[in-house]
Amino acid sequence: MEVSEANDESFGIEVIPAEDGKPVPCCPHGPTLLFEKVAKGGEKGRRFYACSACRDRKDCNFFQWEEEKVSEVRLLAREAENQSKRPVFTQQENCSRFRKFSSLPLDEKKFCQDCQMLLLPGEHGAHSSHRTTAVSTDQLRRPSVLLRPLDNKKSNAQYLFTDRSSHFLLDTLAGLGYKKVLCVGTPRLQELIKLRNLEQKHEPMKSLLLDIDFRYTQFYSQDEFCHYNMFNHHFFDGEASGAVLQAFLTECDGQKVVMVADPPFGGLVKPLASSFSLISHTWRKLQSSDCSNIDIPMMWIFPYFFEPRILECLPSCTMLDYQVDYDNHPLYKHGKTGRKQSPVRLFTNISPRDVVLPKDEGYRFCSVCQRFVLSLNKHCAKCNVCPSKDGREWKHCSMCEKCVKPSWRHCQRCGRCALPDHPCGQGAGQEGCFNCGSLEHKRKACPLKDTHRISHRSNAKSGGKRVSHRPLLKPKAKRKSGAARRAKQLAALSK
Ligand SMILES: C[S@@+](CC[C@H](N)C(=O)[O-])C[C@H]1O[C@@H](n2cnc3c(N)ncnc32)[C@H](O)[C@@H]1O
Ligand SMILES: [Zn+2]
Ligand SMILES: [Zn+2]
Ligand SMILES: [Zn+2]
Ligand SMILES: [Zn+2]
Ligand SMILES: [Zn+2]
Ligand SMILES: [Zn+2]
Repeated sequence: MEVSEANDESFGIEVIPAEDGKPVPCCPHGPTLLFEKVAKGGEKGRRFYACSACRDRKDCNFFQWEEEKVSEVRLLAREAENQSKRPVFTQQENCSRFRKFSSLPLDEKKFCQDCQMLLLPGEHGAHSSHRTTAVSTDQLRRPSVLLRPLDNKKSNAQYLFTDRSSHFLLDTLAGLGYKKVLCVGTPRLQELIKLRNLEQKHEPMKSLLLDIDFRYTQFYSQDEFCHYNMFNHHFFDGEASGAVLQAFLTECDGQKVVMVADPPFGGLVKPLASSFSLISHTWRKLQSSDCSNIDIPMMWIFPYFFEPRILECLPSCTMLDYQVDYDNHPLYKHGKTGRKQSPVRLFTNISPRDVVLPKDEGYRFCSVCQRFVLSLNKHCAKCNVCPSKDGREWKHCSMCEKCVKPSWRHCQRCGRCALPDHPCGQGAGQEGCFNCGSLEHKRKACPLKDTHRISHRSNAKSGGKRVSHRPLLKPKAKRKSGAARRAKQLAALSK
């Protein structure tokens, strides 16, 4: 299926599952992942360790061949480097800073925009040449508005939910009776939960945020935030955070837990699925009744073209038609300036018929599929599904015996449906290339494929040659802006 190629693993770099008990080198982001380059024809390449979280070597340049022997001196230097990247304040220190900050008079409450930190009175002088702003009580409750969203397109672009989407998520989860929400990479959801509790109009809900963005430690207590890497299930504060997660996942007094994750879109699906499975495993062990086959209820928010890969890793999930949108994403938001239809969806193991999608936004219930779908997603009697993935009305092709995008036509010569201007007879190009956006070829055949990867200058063994490391959403040079390129990709997808 073409859409399954819309993931990093198919670029030709695969993540190799860790061997039990084999030590794994660590970068500042915790244990690294083992990658293997797969050449054309399935030939296996050399394996190497690289950072799980960063896709740009500017952010983390860790590189080590699998079989490489690392000297004691280098190991010590690496350890020192990892230590030096730790946050300045511990979480405990941050909690006490927050308490002090909260009790300050309004005119002394300042936030440094340059350093992205709350300042205590004794620190104002040191930041006097920086841009600082006053912080109201309301702003203190909305850190996702106060903090500048991380905008590193390659590793960690922080796309924040619109009110529409965050309220929908919270209303849905509350309606389903969940009392505790494990927010994995969803700071705005955690914020909304806390704000709503203050209103005292609803039954209170608990939330725990797991996120790699440690700026949030400034605003939350130890049992509300853990500094966490979702690509390797690494807690930066070790066992203490592990204990916080365990306590949160324990369902006392019938307080049902649900997990909501919104990982960076360029993320590797397999490592994410494996972290979520580990969270599920922890939850399952804490259940009093026998849940040996059951996973923690979850919602994984990700673009629809990852559906095959996600379902391969988590077969109990279903993709829902709900379109998640973001305040600060140029393409993935509602309204005039953005792309009208966001490609981001909910993948969930909660029964789809229980997740009621809003009628006033154009969703309806399909009684055959037993799930809510977009009105344009008409049930096809021949395929016996509501087939549309992108929100448009798909049409059935009797020759292909499946439903296809509305813009595709059946091509006799190719023996399948394709865009009218597809490169006929070449057996490629129907959805364009995910690497460069061209409609002329598929990503596997992309001439720019290798230049679009991060290259790492490895040491000794590579003889100074640049080594291709991880696929990038963006190539290194001569590129359009991320947004322009994504627009092109999406345009290719939606044809
Ligand atoms: C696409 S944004 C989702 C934000 C969400 N829509 C919200 O409004 O709350 C991705 C989130 O995951 C976090 N993140 C990125 N990389 C991460 C990693 N390796 N481990 C844990 N969290 C990560 C980011 O800090 C960010 O909060
Ligand atoms: Zn790293
Ligand atoms: Zn400053
Ligand atoms: Zn249907
Ligand atoms: Zn059909
Ligand atoms: Zn056809
Ligand atoms: Zn053709």
